Amino acid sequence: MASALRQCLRFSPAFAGGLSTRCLLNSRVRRTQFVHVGRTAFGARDAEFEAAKERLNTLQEEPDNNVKLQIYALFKQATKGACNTPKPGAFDFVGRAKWQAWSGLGDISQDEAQKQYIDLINGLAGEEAPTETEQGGEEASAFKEIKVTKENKVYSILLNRPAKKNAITWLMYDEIVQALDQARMDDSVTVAVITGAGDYYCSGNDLGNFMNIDPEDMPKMARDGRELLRRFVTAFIDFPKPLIGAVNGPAVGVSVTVLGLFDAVYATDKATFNTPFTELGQSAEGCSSYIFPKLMGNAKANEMLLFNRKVTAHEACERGLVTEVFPHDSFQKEVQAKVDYVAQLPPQSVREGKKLVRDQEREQLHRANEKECEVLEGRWLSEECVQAIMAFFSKKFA
Ligand SMILES: CCCCCC/C=C/C(=O)SCCNC(=O)CCNC(=O)[C@H](O)C(C)(C)COP(=O)(O)OP(=O)(O)OC[C@H]1O[C@@H](n2cnc3c(N)ncnc32)[C@H](O)[C@@H]1OP(=O)(O)O
Repeated sequence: MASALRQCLRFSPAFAGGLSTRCLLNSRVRRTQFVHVGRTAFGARDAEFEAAKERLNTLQEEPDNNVKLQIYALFKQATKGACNTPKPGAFDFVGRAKWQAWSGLGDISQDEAQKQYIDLINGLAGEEAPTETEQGGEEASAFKEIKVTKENKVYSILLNRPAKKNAITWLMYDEIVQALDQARMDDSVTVAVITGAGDYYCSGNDLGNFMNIDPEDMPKMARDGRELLRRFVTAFIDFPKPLIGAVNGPAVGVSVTVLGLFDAVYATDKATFNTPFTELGQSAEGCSSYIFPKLMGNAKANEMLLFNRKVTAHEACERGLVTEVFPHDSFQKEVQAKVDYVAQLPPQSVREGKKLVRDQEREQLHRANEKECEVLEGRWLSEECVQAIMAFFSKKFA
């Protein structure tokens, strides 16, 4: 995991346009060039630009990859002008994403790019300034991309990247595993709940997880991803207390498949369930290759896992993936009542009951998880997968 994270963070210096020593050294040269190419002499805007570069170094939160791409592109446009370099090859993911971001700015002027760069960095710095509520509040979770709360024996995990539809980053996989572990070990917790912030439950794996890798590091990325996914799914298979999914909106990919390992899944009628694995050149995970056919039969499972059929909440309920569907307006209240009921049941009795059920198929589940992760490792290195992920990001930066 640590190395996976390092790979992720390695993305940042090149994108920051001011973080790496090389960039800092180069910036002096570029500034001289500005004067010679006839831009205004080093003035107020340039000072603001330099200050923004410095401010970027002081951000507490690593901006996500899309924002880094924007920062990179604006920096290049501001310092070099419009993109005039050849498009990197298909396997140079990083180079291509950067090229696409830069060339996507078209021929906006260097002045305009400088202004947008300054606004963007100042915006990020402003977002980090603590508000009064945050300063005085007691939400002091050590987690960055999920939020956990504990109240009346209920441990709640909120997937908390609403601007990205709660897509799961490398860090978030790890945080969810840690949170489940906390909930497991805390004797005062009798039930755990997972839900999403904003209008989505979760948009599945963050496709940016595959974006920041040099081609020669791809095999290692795939190995690390395999191990992280194996650990993530294992945490669900072996979670010993009742685990409830509160699916507050659409769910995609791995966030759908692991629902088969929950003890109850409540969905709003606005939720949809989509596992577009083959569209992404990938394959089933979360033990869904074992659980989905068992729940809904091969024909319906294949329709979801192989042919990417997005199902409604009511269809998911008919297929046995969802326990009950509630109208969106009363969803929170209805789920709260269900969770409160489970929370006050005799905890040992519930745990023993869960263990009896899970032990019937625990070994098969672990085997399915191992096998799925092995196959996915190969998929991530395939041309089909590379092309599908490039297509997602090409659309974004088009
Ligand atoms: C350790 C690794 C384990 C991997 C396990 C294998 C897992 C497999 C899967 O989960 S496969 C499923 C992967 N997910 C997707 O393919 C979904 C991709 N996203 C979308 O199709 C759409 O974003 C959407 C349908 C979820 C929502 O569409 P829309 O309502 O039009 O919103 P936006 O597209 O504008 O999204 C807002 C914002 O969020 C970013 N985003 C959303 N989902 C993802 C994602 N999965 N990965 C990365 N980024 C995502 C999107 O790009 C927008 O960002 P922007 O505002 O443009 O910066």
